[in-house]
Amino acid sequence: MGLAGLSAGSVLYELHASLWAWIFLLFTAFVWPHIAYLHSRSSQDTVAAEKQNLFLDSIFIGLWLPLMHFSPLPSVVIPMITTLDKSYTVYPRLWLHSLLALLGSALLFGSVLMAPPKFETSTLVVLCTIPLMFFYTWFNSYRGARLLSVVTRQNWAFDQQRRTDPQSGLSARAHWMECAEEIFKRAFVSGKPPCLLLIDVDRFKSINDTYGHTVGDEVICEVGRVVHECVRQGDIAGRFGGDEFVVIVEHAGYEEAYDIAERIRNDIANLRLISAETLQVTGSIGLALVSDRHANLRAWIEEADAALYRAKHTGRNRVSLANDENRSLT
Ligand SMILES: Nc1nc2c(ncn2[C@@H]2O[C@H](COP(=O)(O)OP(=O)(O)OP(=O)(O)O)[C@@H](O)[C@H]2O)c(=O)[nH]1
Repeated sequence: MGLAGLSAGSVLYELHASLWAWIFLLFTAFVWPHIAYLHSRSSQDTVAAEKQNLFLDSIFIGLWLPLMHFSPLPSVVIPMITTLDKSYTVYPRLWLHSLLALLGSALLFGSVLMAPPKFETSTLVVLCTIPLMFFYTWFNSYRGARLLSVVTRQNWAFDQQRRTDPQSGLSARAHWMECAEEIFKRAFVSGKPPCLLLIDVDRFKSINDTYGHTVGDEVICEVGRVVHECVRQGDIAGRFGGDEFVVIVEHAGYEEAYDIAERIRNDIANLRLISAETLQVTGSIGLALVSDRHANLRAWIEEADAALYRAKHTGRNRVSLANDENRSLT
């Protein structure tokens, strides 16, 4: 339709609209991103600055709607994309504030421009909007999949951290307890009942006092390594806290568990530290086979602890068995 066919208001609008359209096109595409970037860079509080940028972004996008005569398809698609984008940020309810700002700026600017709404979408506009919808949907799926894989990896890393004692590399106490509870529950199901080894470094306090805490830490690492090397695959070895370590030997029987305990004791006694050549490390071990005397895991650990106590009080650097007169190995 030529200018002659339009009312004075429409002519004014068309002239304004095309002028504003060019101004906004250039501004939003080439100027605004740089302003937003500089704003964030120069701001002390970048998180707040980014929030302001995103909010302003919605206002600018709202200005586009009257310039498009509120054409239904882009007037729905563009605010929807803009709002969804804001909901993926760390700012709570920014999507809502942005949506309100976008609609407010669209209505305000529309009334200033006297933009007459046209509730129709031309084929050209539909064709131009389709790539936007396609790529946005594709990009969001891609972004979601990437985010999921990052979160999965991070969760796995956090879980590993929670499970592992950083100093010794063995299971951390809480994780070891979880595993031990499971083993205790099925202790009487399998043929050979599991054995518990409680290992404590002898006179560790005096190692710390004489050689310093760094050497003490090194001893913890080395004892952790020894325990790890001596147990079989599937045995549950953990650090109980301080200089105390704990192992559950499953499906082995008393004799084999005792051999493992002796190997650990022997290898600890043979430890040599480059940083403290004169240091002689030894460890005492209490060993308890699970039995129906134990009402729970705690009772089982207490029996191993009592055996450890005896090992300490009968000269240290030895394996002591829990009280059980039926055992042949005492
Ligand atoms: N360097 C170091 N010291 C620790 C760590 N955790 C606990 N300790 C210290 O280890 C010492 C533990 O001493 P105890 O087990 O009570 O006693 P002990 O000297 O080993 O004597 P016995 O067990 O009777 O042979 C305490 O002084 C703790 O401060 C650690 O991660 N690093």
